[in-house]
Amino acid sequence: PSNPATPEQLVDALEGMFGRNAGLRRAHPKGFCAEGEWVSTGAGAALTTAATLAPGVRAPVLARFSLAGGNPRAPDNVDNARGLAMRLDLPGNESQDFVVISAPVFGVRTPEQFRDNLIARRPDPATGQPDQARIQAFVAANPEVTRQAAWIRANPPSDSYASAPYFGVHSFLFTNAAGQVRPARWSFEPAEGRRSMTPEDRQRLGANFLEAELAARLARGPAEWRVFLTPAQEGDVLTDATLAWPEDRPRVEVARLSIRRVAAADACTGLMFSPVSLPRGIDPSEDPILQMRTPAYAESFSRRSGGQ
Ligand code: HEM
Repeated sequence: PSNPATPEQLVDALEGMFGRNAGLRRAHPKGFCAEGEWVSTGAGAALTTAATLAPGVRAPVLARFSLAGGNPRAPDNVDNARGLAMRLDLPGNESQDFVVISAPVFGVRTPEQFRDNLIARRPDPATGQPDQARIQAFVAANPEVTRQAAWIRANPPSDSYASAPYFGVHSFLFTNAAGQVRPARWSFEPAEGRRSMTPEDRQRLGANFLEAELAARLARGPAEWRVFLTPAQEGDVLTDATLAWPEDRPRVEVARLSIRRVAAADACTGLMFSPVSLPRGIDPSEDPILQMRTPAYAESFSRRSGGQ
């Protein structure tokens, strides 16, 4: 790109849109932590030697549920992606982070689009209103940025963090014992089924129900997800997180995720989840968004831990 984005610019663009919310994550600030367990099925061992998918592996999980965007008071009942970040403590002193969302695609294809999209949508300081002509010009020049919103309109957000699917969005590279490398994508399907909010649910549930709902839900029993890997096939694009692969791709059920209880309010404050914190046997793809995420998260983490 002619004007390559830096991690600082991406975090500045978030602050320009949502304000500088001292001490909070510059994206997904509204959220809370929970604990649970990951149990591997063993079926993923053909794809990778990673400890995450070895037969019989059980790993403690620290998770954080959140709302996308940068508004700490974002309403739970409007069209938006939900987020799930997790750290798995694996055998052999390894760990794996997942940082996933409830849509199968991301909102932008490149770090430059991430920056320029936020700048285009920033409200005019004089009027407090966004410049619709500027937004339309940006969208016309960057048609990929409409895909995530279109998917969410067709698949409204869930009525619980436990009834949402979550998606890795990027391809990762999986290496097996024979040394074969295959790209694949992660997905998490709620064991109780996907449930979107109806218009009546949005009214009844209001703007702040998700955290209390999950706590009440967990008091009745664990919230569980079936975890899948979908290997890429010939012709699948590996570097564009705004493009989903065809729905009929065969997938392998590799684990079960069980969330058991809400954690202490400050359990994740001093933590930064990173989508490229991976065990041996899994590597990041060349997806330019995946490559840029951890530097941007580190910039946000350093600002929020430094009192900004
Ligand atoms: C270049 C693209 C992206 C940028 C610049 C970006 C930026 C950020 C930042 C600054 C944070 C706060 C980090 C912290 O302070 O710890 C964050 C958190 C998060 N992001 Fe992204 N992000 C990007 C792409 C994505 C994608 C593709 C996904 C999902 C597929 C995603 C899901 C999340 C989630 C779930 C969190 C919350 C993490 C937590 O609970 O600690 N982001 N992002």
